[in-house]
Amino acid sequence: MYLSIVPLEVFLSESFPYKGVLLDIEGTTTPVTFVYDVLFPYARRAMQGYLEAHWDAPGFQELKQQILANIAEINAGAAGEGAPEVDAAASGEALRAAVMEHLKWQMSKDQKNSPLKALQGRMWRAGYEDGELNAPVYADVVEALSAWQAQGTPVYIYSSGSVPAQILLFKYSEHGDLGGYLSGYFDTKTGPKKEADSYTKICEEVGVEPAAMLFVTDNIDEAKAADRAGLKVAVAKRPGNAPIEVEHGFDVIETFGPISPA
Ligand SMILES: CSCCC(=O)C(=O)COP(=O)(O)O
Ligand SMILES: [Mg+2]
Repeated sequence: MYLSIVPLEVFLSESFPYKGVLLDIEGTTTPVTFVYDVLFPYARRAMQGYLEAHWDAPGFQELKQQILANIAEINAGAAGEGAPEVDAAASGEALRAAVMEHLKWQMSKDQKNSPLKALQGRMWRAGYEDGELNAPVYADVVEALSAWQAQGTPVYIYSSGSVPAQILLFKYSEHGDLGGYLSGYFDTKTGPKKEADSYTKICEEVGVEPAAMLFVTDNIDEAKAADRAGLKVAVAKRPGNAPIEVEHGFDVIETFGPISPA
């Protein structure tokens, strides 16, 4: 592994050559507490009503099959240790109830499975649109987004949350609609966040050389994967983030000040 470390003082200079910025959400642009103490409890409360209302709806059938297939895959492997059983031969209320218990179990393990994340995003939509949910984004992030836009540097999001959930979070932020600052969104449908190939795909899709893309995340395994793909990397250290207990050599930033052109 090579570390594409950019000395912090270079971040401070306006000559820092990045041509694009890729941002994680939880623990980076937004406090982890919003996801664990607000979004996840909201999804747990809303899940039974949402599944009852949509279980047989045409627009839910594709996602329902993805959820069922993902549950079967989880329960067939090591990730399913301790998971509730789901009898695929069951139907109606019995199957729906078993699926709900498994989805809540996945959330209790903070599993980032794409079907779960897609369902969460659908449930959160109602909360954002009726005003119950309002997403915190750090003020230093908003300042940096504005400066990057003024500088012509595109900013993209790469999060385990589904793309619709990402769009909603920045649209319904505590600072108002921040969507105008963002040029694109990527979720785990592009690929796992701990695999280098996912970052290669993102850079290819947006047309930014990996070495000219700055990725910021709170997760060291994501940082290492992006580094392996040749991106510039900074690790976000925000209140409430899990401590990083391994030596890594990446620059650590407590605000976006050091990476903002402002
Ligand atoms: C897009 S808001 C919901 C975020 C979420 O569900 C999640 O797991 C965030 O993970 P991240 O990759 O942004 O750290
Ligand atoms: Mg994160």
